[in-house]
Amino acid sequence: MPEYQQTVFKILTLNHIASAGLECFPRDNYQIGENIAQPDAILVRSHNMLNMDVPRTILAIGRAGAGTNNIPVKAMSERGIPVFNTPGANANAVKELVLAGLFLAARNLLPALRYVETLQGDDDTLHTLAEREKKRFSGIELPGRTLGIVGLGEIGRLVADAALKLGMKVVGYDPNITVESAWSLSSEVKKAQSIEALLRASDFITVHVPLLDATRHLINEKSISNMKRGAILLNFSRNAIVDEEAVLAGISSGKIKSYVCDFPSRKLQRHESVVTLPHLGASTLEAEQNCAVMVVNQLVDFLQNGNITNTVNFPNTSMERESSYRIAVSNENVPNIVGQISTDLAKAGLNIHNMVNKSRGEMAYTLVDVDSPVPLQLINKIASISGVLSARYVPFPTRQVN
Ligand SMILES: NC(=O)c1ccc[n+]([C@@H]2O[C@H](COP(=O)([O-])OP(=O)(O)OC[C@H]3O[C@@H](n4cnc5c(N)ncnc54)[C@H](O)[C@@H]3O)[C@@H](O)[C@H]2O)c1
Ligand SMILES: O=C(O)[C@H](O)COP(=O)(O)O
Repeated sequence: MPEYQQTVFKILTLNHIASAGLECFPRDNYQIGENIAQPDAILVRSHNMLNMDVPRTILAIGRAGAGTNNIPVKAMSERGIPVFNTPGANANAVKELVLAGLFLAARNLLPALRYVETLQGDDDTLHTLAEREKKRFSGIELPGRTLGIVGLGEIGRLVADAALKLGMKVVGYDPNITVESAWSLSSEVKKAQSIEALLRASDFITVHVPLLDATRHLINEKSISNMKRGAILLNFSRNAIVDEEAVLAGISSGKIKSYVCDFPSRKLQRHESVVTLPHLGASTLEAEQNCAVMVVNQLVDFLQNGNITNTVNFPNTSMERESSYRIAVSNENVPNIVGQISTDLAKAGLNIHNMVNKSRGEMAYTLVDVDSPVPLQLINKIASISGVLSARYVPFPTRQVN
């Protein structure tokens, strides 16, 4: 029988993570820092990991936030590594900034502020100039205007609700809307049959979709041609979801009145009809705390119990602890993996106490609790089954093979 020792899990942070979250790591079992060697897990926000040599020791990545386009998810899936995120934890913060964006654009606030900054002279002069020129910044009101929302997930549905409360009409498009989102939407949100239909109907358009191959340049020259003349476009998702060149051309032709986004670029910088913010959507005290607490709790449950909640590449899989001896297996979603695991356990004389196997697309995940300690050789044998991506012993209380 192998010997065991208490594990200290090592967590590498690639961004600043709110202390409210870091405090959720059980103090004695975790070492956390930005210079940790051979980490067991990585905690990240928007740090670009795409060209990083991700340490071979890691078991999981935790994204304190929603978007995971900065993480090499496919490569991690091939290694059997779950990539966690925090659905909804920063959605209210983004919703509030989208509302600010609607008001900024509707009332021409940025050009107005820029104008005031240029004024010179005494108070009387400033007053005279302001009264004379204010007609240049006259805006529109929101009630009765139509807001088109592309993507009705955690953020899109909150924006829909807030826009209705402001008296706007709301039309939404999301071909993959979840049942939960659909239930949470007001019946006043009209369903667009296509993105083109949404663009044709909307005075304001806001996009709330993840950056994927399928959503790259979702807003492009062709889609802009479907917009109403003078539409206002908001992008708080990712810069690459919108083709900037096409938007600038749309502004020049008068098709787009203004573009409000959370992603600066050289082309957009200082453009009089563009508002760019420095990726502020999730930068509130509350959102940073929510995301950090949520992701740390998910990571701890994974590292100590093998349970998976909220990843972008694995099925949610959890099992109550009824035995101290647990095996966690990531595998390709192909036939007979569970059969081979069971056979190996039986040959080793181990009785299965409880078991769960879940799949999601090409990935599957299995938790097996057995009634007695598991020898390391058996974990290695399971890891060598064709189609198994990783196998891990997760005893309780947390211990590791010496
Ligand atoms: N600016 C910021 O700071 C900030 C903060 C949080 C999230 N985000 C970005 O916003 C994105 C959305 O966040 P969320 O929390 O709402 O995610 P979410 O996963 O809850 O919702 C995304 C929705 O988009 C839908 N969708 C996917 N492809 C689509 C398509 N082609 N057309 C229409 N709908 C489509 C999905 O079905 C889903 O309902 C994130 O992926 C991230 O990139 C930005
Ligand atoms: O996808 C997200 O959650 C947002 O873009 C927030 O990113 P941040 O955590 O780097 O602010």
